[in-house]
Amino acid sequence: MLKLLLPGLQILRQALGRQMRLLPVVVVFGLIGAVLEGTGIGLIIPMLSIIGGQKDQTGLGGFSALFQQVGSGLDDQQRLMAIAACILALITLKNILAFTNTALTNFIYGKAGHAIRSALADQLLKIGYPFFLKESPGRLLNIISNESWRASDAIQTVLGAIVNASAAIILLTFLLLLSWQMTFCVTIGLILIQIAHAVLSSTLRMPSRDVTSFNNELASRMLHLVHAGRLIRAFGQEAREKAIFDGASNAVRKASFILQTRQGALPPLTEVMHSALFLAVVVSAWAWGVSFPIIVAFVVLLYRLQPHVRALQQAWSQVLGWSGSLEEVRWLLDSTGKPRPPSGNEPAHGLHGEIKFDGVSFKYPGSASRPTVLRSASFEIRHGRSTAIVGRSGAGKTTIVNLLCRFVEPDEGNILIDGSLLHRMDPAQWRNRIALASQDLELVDGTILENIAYGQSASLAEAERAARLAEAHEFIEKLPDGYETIVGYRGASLSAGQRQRIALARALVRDPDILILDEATNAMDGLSEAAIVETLKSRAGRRTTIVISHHRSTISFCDDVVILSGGRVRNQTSFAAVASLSMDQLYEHEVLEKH
Ligand SMILES: Nc1ncnc2c1ncn2[C@@H]1O[C@H](COP(=O)(O)OP(=O)(O)OP(=O)(O)O)[C@@H](O)[C@H]1O
Repeated sequence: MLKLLLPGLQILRQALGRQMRLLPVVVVFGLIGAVLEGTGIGLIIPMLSIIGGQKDQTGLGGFSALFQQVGSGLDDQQRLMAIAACILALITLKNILAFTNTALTNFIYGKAGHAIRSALADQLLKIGYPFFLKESPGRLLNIISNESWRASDAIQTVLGAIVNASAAIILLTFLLLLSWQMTFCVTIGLILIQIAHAVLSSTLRMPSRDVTSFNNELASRMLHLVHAGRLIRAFGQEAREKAIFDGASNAVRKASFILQTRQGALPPLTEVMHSALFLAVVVSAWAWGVSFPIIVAFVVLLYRLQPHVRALQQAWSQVLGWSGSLEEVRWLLDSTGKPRPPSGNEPAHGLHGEIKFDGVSFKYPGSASRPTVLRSASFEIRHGRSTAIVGRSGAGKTTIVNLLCRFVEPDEGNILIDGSLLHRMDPAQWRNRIALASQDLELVDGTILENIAYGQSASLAEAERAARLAEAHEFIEKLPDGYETIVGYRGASLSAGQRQRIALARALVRDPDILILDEATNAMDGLSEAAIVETLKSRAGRRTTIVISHHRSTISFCDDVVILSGGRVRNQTSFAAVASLSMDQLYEHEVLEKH
């Protein structure tokens, strides 16, 4: 039984933490409720004896005789009334306990659901960035939005199963006390039914996994429809996309139908088996000459036991039906084999001398045949200067930024900050020294002010100052709500150039030691860009700037240039030495120089 509920219990333990101490309360309430129920049913024995005029108590021994003595000093009418009142009181008390248990399990269920979602969010925030480079966003979305709810439902089912198991144990004990022979037969029958149920339930695992995997695919298609709305319309792909989406949705429907049909077949089958057992016990009891009140009490107890046993079996098949969901949630929560976040506890004091890439090689995680993106790259970025990193598309420029921000770590070689190893530094402290404005860093769905002050406690005045430096203040002021304008999902209500200016203001408001601009101004008009270049020049000597761009004008203010080609650093020189060259000449220049 425990093995059956194991997936749910494991997640329950993980999700609940300190709330686990409430579980014994649920069990105790369940047990007391069942004792009350069993006692109430036991009181039927003297009740029926009075109604049937059986003053003679022969044949009733042990436990049954105990019930027969209830109110024995009273006359029949008073006794009948007293027993009826007792039964009603017991039923009332039992139902109060049942309600309390329902409230308690709902509370635990809510806490568990919240704890699972919170643990998933925590894991997504803590996990090493390379994880996001290889995992499908659709799968992750499906786990958070779909499977986590099923995992919470499984937990509720497990809680219900605990209550039902407690009740079943107590009711079986009452049965045992009434007649061990009949209880023996019932237990054998229940075990046989359970075996049949377990065999049938085991066929649920595969369809459950199918449902989960088709749900992952469907979530990916949903994400695609949301993100690629413009692309789909621009290329007239509505019909094709609709067909693909419908295919994914239909696959979920089919897999769910198979799972639900198999699950749905189990309760009727077990009901038939339970009824057969029930009737067999009644007929056998009559054949063994068991007294009428005991048969009635036994049958009522058995009748009350059935829903608990059936609920337990249903819990079994439900948890198995959710096994795919539980596996997905467990997979995401389990840190084994997943990229670890960057570590290190040496303080990051900022940059005073130079950043040195020393023989750095790097491949993105994925298949073994993935290409090497950086090969023994060695170069320096000096404090207080502006360094351009240039190279053809795919040369590895953004990868250098990823390494510098410790989103990924070198496979070989070292990055040194003023001679200290970057990978030993506290990553949070180090990132605090950096501000990144990149074409890939989206805006958050909030106001312009919230976007500029993101991660900072910047005042409106500070945000305005940064916006002026980023050439954004003028257009923001013209918006009806100014700095309070909502930018929409990923800044959808702004132009690409406006988004870039806000992203630049967000980086500048931190007044970072190291400012990294990765294609951060490529959507801006020439005048805005020229003004921003002037802003960046004013940081010279005080702060370090790294600029990645394919535009000659953007890197025109730089002091140094690092030229990349095919993942190798082919040249590092002062910008003055190559100032007369166009970008294409710059790329070719280094290749020619090498030959
Ligand atoms: N997440 C990733 N997984 C696998 N390979 C990647 C990933 N990101 C980049 N690459 C590969 O790494 C190489 C370098 O990419 P990178 O983004 O650093 O180039 P880049 O010089 O910045 O190019 P661009 O000028 O086009 O932005 C490319 O060949 C690219 O295909």
